[in-house]
Amino acid sequence: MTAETKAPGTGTATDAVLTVDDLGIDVGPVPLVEEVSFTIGSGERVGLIGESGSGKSLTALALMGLLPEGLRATGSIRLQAVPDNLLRAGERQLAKVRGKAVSMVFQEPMTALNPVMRVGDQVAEVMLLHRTRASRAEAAAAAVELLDRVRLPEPRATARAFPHQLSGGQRQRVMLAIALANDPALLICDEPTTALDVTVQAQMLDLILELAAERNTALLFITHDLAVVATVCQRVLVMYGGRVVETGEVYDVFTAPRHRYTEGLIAASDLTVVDERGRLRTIPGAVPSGGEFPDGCVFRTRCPRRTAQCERTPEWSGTPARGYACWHPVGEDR
Ligand SMILES: Nc1ncnc2c1ncn2[C@@H]1O[C@H](COP(=O)(O)OP(=O)(O)OP(=O)(O)O)[C@@H](O)[C@H]1O
Repeated sequence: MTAETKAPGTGTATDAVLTVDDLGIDVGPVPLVEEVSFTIGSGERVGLIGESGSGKSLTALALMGLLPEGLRATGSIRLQAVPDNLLRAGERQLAKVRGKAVSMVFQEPMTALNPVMRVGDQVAEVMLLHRTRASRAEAAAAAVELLDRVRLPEPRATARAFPHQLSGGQRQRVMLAIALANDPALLICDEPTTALDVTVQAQMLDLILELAAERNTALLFITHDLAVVATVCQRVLVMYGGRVVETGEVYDVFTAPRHRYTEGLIAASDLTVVDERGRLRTIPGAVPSGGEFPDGCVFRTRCPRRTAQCERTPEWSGTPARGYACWHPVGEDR
């Protein structure tokens, strides 16, 4: 099997920041991930969904060269900046890639942060490690700037804090600052908002979207939450039993899933999607009350664009737990 060479809405393989070709991961004779192939274009936002145990995290860890001991990976993983197959790279080469060409934000920042190091130093350290800042003083100043950029309050004081002195949402912002410290071409987010409460979750998603767009960072976004995929991603990969069973633009996959597993996933979610004519296609629960859908609009539980139109349709808020609803002409925000 070969990797996709061109996906809708993305560039060609030549501007792909990531090309995964026939990735397999096994433990002894047991395959855990099989025949996974995909590309991610520069600045593209791709969702990775699927039930627990379907192989999402292992795929992400393989991209970082962080597979647990005892697991074997086959196939190839290539990053734009590093033409060699990452699966064959040694630890020294991987250390140069991690945090520089590709970074990752995990679900639980407490386990990823060093508990006995001030958070400002942790941000500065990754800059010094990859020599994107020449001196310790320069890196420290850049770290405070970045903490400000991820909207941490009083960034100078926060830089001197230890992880346990921050809230869960604040720690996740620190993780994001560390992940973006060296402007990676690809940011992998593995359930980055699952442990956060709903309001903080929404702010974090906004921040990831904003900072990724600013830097043209490509995103691989792993989540159980289809509404999050609809908010964040342009394209989605659906994993089931260690394989990618479906891939396509988010709108196409959510409105017309081709694989039975995807169909079930959507039916079981409270995702709300409206087809080109404004008819509801997949809405178990979460039906907006009142108001007509204009032709060619997408109804979303959260809106990535926040145009004037979204603000004017608060009465369509069908899922208060997930924020507000809004609409856009189809295709406008893909
Ligand atoms: N270190 C390991 N050794 C053996 N099997 C493992 C190991 N890590 C994961 N697995 C198995 O590999 C499969 C895929 O796991 P993975 O963590 O990638 O799933 P996932 O889709 O990310 O699930 P979740 O959404 O719960 O995080 C599972 O069956 C899991 O039990």
